[in-house]
Amino acid sequence: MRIVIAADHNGVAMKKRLAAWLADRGHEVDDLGTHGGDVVDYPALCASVGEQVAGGSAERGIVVGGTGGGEAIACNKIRGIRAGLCHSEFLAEISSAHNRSNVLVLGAKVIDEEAAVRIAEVWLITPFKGGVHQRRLDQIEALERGEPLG
Ligand SMILES: O=C(CO)[C@H](O)[C@H](O)COP(=O)(O)O
Repeated sequence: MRIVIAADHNGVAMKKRLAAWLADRGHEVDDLGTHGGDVVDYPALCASVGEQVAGGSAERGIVVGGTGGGEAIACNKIRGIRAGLCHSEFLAEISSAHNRSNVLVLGAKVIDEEAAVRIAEVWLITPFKGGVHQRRLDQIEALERGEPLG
């Protein structure tokens, strides 16, 4: 799977760990940065990840911030992106099974690197359940298009 990954200054080490783990698992990883310790603003990184995923050049995206809250908000501004902020394996499972999230957001100030790897694994292997959840995703897409819900 082609996976695009990014982090702000808070998530550089966690991003590096995740990128290495993903590559070991045979994924093609595109690391959009940031790479150093300089303070950066995360919205542009989130937009780059979101645009690649929404545009189809990457299948999934992962973004690491301090808490990840702002990153999730920013990613979800990109049409077609369903970003889930997941700080447990349970949240990752539901994010894939119910929300079909295509971007995983993590907070390096909230969880450690080993937890991040376990969460990413659950997120990647859990299939979307469809059914009632697809109906709800269709409703979210209608909201994205500015259509009123019945
Ligand atoms: O997680 C985040 C947003 O939700 C950011 O990483 C965080 O806000 C950056 O803050 P600072 O510049 O103080 O490190």
